[in-house]
Amino acid sequence: MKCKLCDERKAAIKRPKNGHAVCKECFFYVFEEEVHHTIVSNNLFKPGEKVAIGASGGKDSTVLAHVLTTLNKRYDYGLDLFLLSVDEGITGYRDDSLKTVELNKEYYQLPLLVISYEEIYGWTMDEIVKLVGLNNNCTFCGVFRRQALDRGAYKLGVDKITTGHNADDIAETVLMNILRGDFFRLSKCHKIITGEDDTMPRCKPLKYCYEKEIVMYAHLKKLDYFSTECSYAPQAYRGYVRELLKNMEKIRPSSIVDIIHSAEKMELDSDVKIPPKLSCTKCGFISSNKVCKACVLLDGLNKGRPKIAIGKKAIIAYEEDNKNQDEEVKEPEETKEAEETSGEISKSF
Ligand SMILES: Nc1ncnc2c1ncn2[C@@H]1O[C@H](COP(=O)(O)OP(=O)(O)OP(=O)(O)O)[C@@H](O)[C@H]1O
Repeated sequence: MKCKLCDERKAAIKRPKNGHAVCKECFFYVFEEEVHHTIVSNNLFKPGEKVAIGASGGKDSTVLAHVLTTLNKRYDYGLDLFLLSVDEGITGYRDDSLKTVELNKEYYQLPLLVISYEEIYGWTMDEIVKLVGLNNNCTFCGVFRRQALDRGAYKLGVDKITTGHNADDIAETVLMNILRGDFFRLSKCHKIITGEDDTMPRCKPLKYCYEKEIVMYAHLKKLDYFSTECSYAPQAYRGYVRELLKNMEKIRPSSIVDIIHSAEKMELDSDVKIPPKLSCTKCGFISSNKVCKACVLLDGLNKGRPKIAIGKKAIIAYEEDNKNQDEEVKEPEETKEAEETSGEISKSF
């Protein structure tokens, strides 16, 4: 069968997104052009901007680094690209995936900054898991990673962070927020760019790319990426939603993008409570409480009572515990801000 696009070469693959039979060359081109269209139609970048690529060494961020480097040259975006990696301190997982990022640094000739939980918080995830066990560790990891990426971005002096979140990740998060009735997060989680007004902006150029096509692109281009799942991530709730989505995709491939489009058309009812945007009185990063989630979690760890720091009443418990130490509270630093999130929804940052 001939390629549906060029009508010359033999078709080599069937696109998971629309079922079109295409040759390898046309697949690469059309995949990159679709990302270019997403970037241009959403005004993701301005010429001269410094942009950090959140690089985990996984397939998504590796494809993101490859495609952004390609498009930056092809269309003369004028971007100054950097790789930014967070080392969570997970032996046998992040140390190995960071080796892949090192390879990409050489291959794409991009500056790389690695920032670790150990240097920021004084804890590695290996140590945290020893203390809290497997069930709640994702909460710590998600909250800390979000802030670590922001800290790294400020250190690099970039204008924004891009992450490799794909269409499947976003559709999953939309469904999770619907199933949980979390209307506020539902109204934000599908957005291609967040934090424009008040924090380090983040954008997701692969927002409309199907995970299957990302894997196909990485595989056919022979990109170096790390494919092992995190050993500490049970992700039970997300796992169920992912399976539901995969089953829906089998019957109707457009389900993934349809869910995203539906979320884009939803409007937040005026009676939905919007969390305030404050500056954490301890570290100065953005918070919806006096003290941000990262500081509350860290306090719990340092006091050997991490479980108290997790639940909904954690902030109240923290304030009770620290009410005599108010005078020790630091003034917020001006530029550092990070929005708090829970580990379970870390894919939605
Ligand atoms: N340790 C990290 N350092 C830098 N960026 C990260 C890190 N972990 C996640 N990210 C960013 O967040 C995005 C989504 O996170 P997710 O948990 O899906 O990553 P992953 O599955 O480890 O790897 P990938 O998504 O790159 O295949 C990544 O594509 C990447 O841009």
